[in-house]
Amino acid sequence: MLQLDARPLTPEAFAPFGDVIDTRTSDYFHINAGRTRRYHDLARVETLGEQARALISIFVSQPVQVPLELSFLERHPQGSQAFMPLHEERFLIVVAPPGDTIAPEEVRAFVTDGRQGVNYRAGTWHAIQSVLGREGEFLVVDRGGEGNNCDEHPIDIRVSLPEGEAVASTSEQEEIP
Ligand SMILES: NC(=O)N[C@@H](O)C(=O)O
Ligand code: NI
Repeated sequence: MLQLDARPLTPEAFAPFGDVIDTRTSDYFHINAGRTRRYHDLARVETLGEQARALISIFVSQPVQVPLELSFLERHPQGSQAFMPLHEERFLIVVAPPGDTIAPEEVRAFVTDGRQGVNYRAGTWHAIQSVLGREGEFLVVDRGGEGNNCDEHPIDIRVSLPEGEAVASTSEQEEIP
């Protein structure tokens, strides 16, 4: 069993796996007569293969228990997959770099702060959506089209949060019961 402590998510640490979607760490420019800041092109949407197209969906997920026990990671070889919380939900992220196998020493676990979303680049191994504390609602942008776009790789992982870490969003901290 691979044991991991989730670390706070940062764009730098997540760079090998994809993009962090966060206005606080992104540039913008003004549009709409100055009324709107456009945080432009925050993540690369990849849609590969036959009949490929971008999908916009909403996932409503029940919260996971912590420590989070995983028996596999998955990847989408033909496209990226982005998750953006709609109500500052925090979630756990477990990732490994693209490749046909997963090296346990390359697996990383992160926890978001409620204001962050992520975009897994095509082929990045990841845990399925794992929201913390309460039911979560996420905008999801990923790839539709022909052919298989989801591979699973067995690996046993237990993910903990740092001692005393709250699971709710930054705006409504609550301790783990
Ligand atoms: N299956 C599905 O659409 N979701 C997963 O890919 C996931 O990463 O949650
Ligand atoms: Ni996925």
